[in-house]
Amino acid sequence: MQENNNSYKSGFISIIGRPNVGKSTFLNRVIGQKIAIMSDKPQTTRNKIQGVLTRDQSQMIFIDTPGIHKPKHKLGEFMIKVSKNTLREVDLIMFMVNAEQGLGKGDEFILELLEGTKTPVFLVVNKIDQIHPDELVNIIETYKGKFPFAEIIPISALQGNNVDNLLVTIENYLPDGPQYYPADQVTDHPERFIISELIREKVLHLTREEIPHSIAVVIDKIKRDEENEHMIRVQATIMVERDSQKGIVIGKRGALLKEVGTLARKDIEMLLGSKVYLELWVKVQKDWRNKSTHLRDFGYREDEY
Ligand SMILES: Nc1nc2c(ncn2[C@@H]2O[C@H](COP(=O)(O)OP(=O)(O)OP(=O)(O)O)[C@@H](O)[C@H]2O)c(=O)[nH]1
Repeated sequence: MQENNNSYKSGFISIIGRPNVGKSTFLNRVIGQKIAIMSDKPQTTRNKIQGVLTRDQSQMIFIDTPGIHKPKHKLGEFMIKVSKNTLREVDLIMFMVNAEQGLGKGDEFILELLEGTKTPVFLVVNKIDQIHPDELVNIIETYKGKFPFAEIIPISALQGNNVDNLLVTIENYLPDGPQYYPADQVTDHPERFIISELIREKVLHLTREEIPHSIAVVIDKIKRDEENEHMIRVQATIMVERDSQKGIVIGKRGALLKEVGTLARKDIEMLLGSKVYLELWVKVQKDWRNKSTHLRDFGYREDEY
């Protein structure tokens, strides 16, 4: 084998998979910082998030694609378009599946999307901590014939099993390339987006099943306080689709919104490393998901992918 010690490897890796397979958990483990949003509910990753892992001989730029599902409305179609565009441009695709669930309809759908892809695809079987090792062989068998995977790698993103091995294997597949980002940069995403996702996460969590994923959070303003330079003021609007949802998000005498604010503020303070004064508003905007113009307003810009 040829030794190639001098070359630096770098590339873009797209993580693709059904909602809830553990894409964000993987990214957070690898990058070691809370950049992608984790939740028990599907469809919480709405936008591209890049996590950058810089090692001695390589730089891996991970792209967390939206959870793919069959399109039910415009937002769904939009997400799929985003994902497809991403797949064409990256150096490697990690198709992540859930070992607990086996091959489902959602996976079949992704396999269809992958058909004809020239980019190498890794099958990453996640959540192996939840199954008996004997079952793993069967799960892998069900996927094997479906696509010419470049590699098949079982991991537990949550516990870390075999994640290092996965990273080394990825490194081997990357082309020679420059260090695109400074070593200390873990994400090139604007703080604005991370803040909106932190707030969204709290709303979804505290309202449990009552509020569907149709909410969006718009950051209206991030500004250093004029009187107190150690304080950053953040104003954000939570957009819901129905009046009834507005009531739920606000809660009795504003109790729920207050809790959302308290929890989100703590996370935002960690992110910005500063005291934060968070002001939250709730607004009803009917049927925003089916209006393409509104998609743009909320920051889902196709040309950025
Ligand atoms: N037991 C176990 N649970 C895991 C593992 N990886 C992720 N999870 C859990 O699975 C759930 C979903 O994980 P996420 O990382 O949010 O999934 P995702 O694929 O990013 O989901 P979307 O954002 O909806 O696309 C969370 O409750 C995680 O804690 C794993 O390796 N083992």
